[in-house]
Amino acid sequence: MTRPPDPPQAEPLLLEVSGLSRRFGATRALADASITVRSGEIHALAGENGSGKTTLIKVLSGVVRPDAGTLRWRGEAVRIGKPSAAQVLGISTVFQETLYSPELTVLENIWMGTDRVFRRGRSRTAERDGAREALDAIGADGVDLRAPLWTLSLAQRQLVTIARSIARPWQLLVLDEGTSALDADQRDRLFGYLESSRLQGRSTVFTSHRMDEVERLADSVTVLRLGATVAAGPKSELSARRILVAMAGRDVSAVTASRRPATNTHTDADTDTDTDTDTDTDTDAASRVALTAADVSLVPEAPPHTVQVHAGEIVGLAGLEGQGQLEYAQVLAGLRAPASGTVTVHREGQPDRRVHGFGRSGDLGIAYVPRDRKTEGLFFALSVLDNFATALLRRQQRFGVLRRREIRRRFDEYVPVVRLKVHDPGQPIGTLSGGNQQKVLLARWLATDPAVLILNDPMRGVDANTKQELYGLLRTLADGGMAVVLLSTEVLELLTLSDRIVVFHRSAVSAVLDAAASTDTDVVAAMFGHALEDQGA
Ligand SMILES: Nc1ncnc2c1ncn2[C@@H]1O[C@H](COP(=O)(O)OP(=O)(O)OP(=O)(O)O)[C@@H](O)[C@H]1O
Repeated sequence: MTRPPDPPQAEPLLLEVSGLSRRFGATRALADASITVRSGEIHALAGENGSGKTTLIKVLSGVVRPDAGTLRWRGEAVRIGKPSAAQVLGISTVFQETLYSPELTVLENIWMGTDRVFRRGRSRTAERDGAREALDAIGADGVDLRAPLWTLSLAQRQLVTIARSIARPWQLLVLDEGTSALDADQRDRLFGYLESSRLQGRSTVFTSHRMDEVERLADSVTVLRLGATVAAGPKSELSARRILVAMAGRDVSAVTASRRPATNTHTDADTDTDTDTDTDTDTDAASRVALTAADVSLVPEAPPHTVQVHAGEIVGLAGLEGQGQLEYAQVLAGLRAPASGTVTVHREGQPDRRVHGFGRSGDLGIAYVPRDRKTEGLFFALSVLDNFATALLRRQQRFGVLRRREIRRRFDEYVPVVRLKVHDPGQPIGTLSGGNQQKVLLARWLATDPAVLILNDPMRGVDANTKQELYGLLRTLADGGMAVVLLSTEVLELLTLSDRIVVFHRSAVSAVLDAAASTDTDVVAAMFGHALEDQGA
């Protein structure tokens, strides 16, 4: 049994976990996992998809009982047999798959299931004040306590679940992919809260597949691989590269994908605020227009804007939460109608086809990979294989029955492409780790071989090493002639992958940036609606 070296800081130990193991049937989710957390530290728990992070967190929060292992809290041996035991210690967890009731209000969700110990004697006013304070502390001041949860965006729901955890007395906050739906601004505010909590001597354990978050926040890091702790220590002694190598158990190549060289000719001139759609007359195959959004405005008061996406091009969509980029992706995918303007698909050798906002664009060769796998994407009652097959089946219905054997063949083809870790394709999708569920969603749409691939934050929950491989895959698909539209909350991801980035502010296009000539500051400035000239760019 390995025990990680104690971080050299002087702060007292808060939590010491060692020798943890847990099986689910044939799967060993944890095998000799350990973690040591000090008071007043922010601790990153890193690991590839399926390495056991969520299972370890579930043990800490009393949701899963370990088969073996010891836990010490402030030096005392403890058992956390049920969630209320974790609450009494002061361990508060924000789970990856957020548990909430869509029909209940924000306020009701925040206090739902509160242990009676904390709830007894609380007045409605005190509950309202507590909920408001928690939301304000993490910068979610715009969220209305009376709103039913289903009316909120995915990011707002994530903020509510975080508020729910910090509204209770806590000493150790555990965030499992707690920032994956947040935009850059919301993330900054949350980090500010965690940093001020650290100053008060409270600790945080967080999992994130974003190395920039680990770099920025973590005082210490624990790395899991195949359920075991394979590296641990102060962040100052663990570089990002060492963490990535420990996660993979092998040397990992640096960024495997980058946008095409800056010789790309599709610059702002093609698409900028010019509303004339006839200007793009390139006949070169690589410049063939695959999709035109002509004079599109998302809301009646926004100016119309024309964007053309070329075969072989990756166009990024950026914006702070709720600025129109999501609606725009859905308009391109034919899932909603714009306030004005038209979207047209141009396929080689076929007449142009108009994309209507009725949600039947698969027939036009458009694939849309949604963001919220829980409500928009996956069918949790079905198996991994059935979830993979849904899009293929829908398309193939027109050409006759697609044989089960053929589906399995396609599935096996895509498992290595997205690096899916699955024991048995017949197992329910809910038993896969979050990142692996995301990969099934991605594989489902890739297998339809679309002409236009529209991705809504596709790397959410996908581990850093796999992400690099998927970046390479997207670049290869684009080089093969696919037109790719990528909505992402990660500015670095957009800069790495895109040829151009369309930035949204207040439901309108605020800038179209040539990614090769732009920095993250340019993108963030445009997200806040600042004209580039104002930034001296
Ligand atoms: N209830 C369950 N039944 C069967 N297998 C399970 C169950 N819960 C977890 N597993 C398996 O345990 C392993 C570890 O999963 P876990 O969710 O802890 O990984 P993770 O590191 O959190 O991954 P991710 O980064 O994708 O969230 C995976 O192989 C997963 O499929």
